[in-house]
Amino acid sequence: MDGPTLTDPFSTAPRWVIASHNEGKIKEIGDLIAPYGLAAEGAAAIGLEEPEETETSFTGNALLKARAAAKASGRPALADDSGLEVAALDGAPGVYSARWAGEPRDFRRAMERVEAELAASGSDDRSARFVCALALAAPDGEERVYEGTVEGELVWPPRGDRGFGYDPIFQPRGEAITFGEMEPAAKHAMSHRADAFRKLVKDVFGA
Ligand SMILES: O=P(O)(O)OP(=O)(O)OP(=O)(O)OC[C@H]1O[C@@H](n2cnc3c(O)ncnc32)[C@H](O)[C@@H]1O
Ligand SMILES: [Mg+2]
Repeated sequence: MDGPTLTDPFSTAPRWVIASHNEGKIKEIGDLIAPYGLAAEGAAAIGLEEPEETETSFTGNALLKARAAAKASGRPALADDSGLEVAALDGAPGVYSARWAGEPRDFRRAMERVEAELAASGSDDRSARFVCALALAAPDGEERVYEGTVEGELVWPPRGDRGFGYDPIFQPRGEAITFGEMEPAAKHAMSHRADAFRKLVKDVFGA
């Protein structure tokens, strides 16, 4: 393709701003980008505000967060908007996954709400998936977005204290343990975030 490409601004920048205020995500993204010689700083670490997530899609919110951080920092920014989609709840909590945990965030409460709504639905379909949209934005306005998913089933009660958010109730399809019980490396081999990241890497680094 002719015209400006994203390859240079993103693949040559030594530091990306990770446009997230979620420590669990920042750690996972740090693990994923380390092999590419990139360092990352979380948005809170450089004093950026958390923008209001006004879009109704993961890609829309990821772009909104990446743009805001690139503009405020003058550096390439990577944002992640992600969440849990429960089939029997028509995809809820979806983009509201963080908001179901209330303020301050309490994911025990969010997981209990998922289980309660599932029981109220009367459905015995426990399938769910995690979705992750990763957006890259450069200060000059260039941007790209990639989406990844992982399919699985919901378990109850929650199991494991690794990971973050809804990990203790999510068991990836074909596995016997939840993301909450998994080693970080095992989660990185199959997660929605890793799936989106593989697409980003192929595009930005050609790898
Ligand atoms: O917006 P930022 O600042 O990045 O942080 P956030 O926690 O608000 O993130 P989101 O708006 O993308 O909300 C997504 C929520 O979905 C949940 N989630 C996303 N990825 C997850 C994962 O890998 N494991 C468990 N829960 C996850 C998690 O609870 C997040 O808070
Ligand atoms: Mg958020």
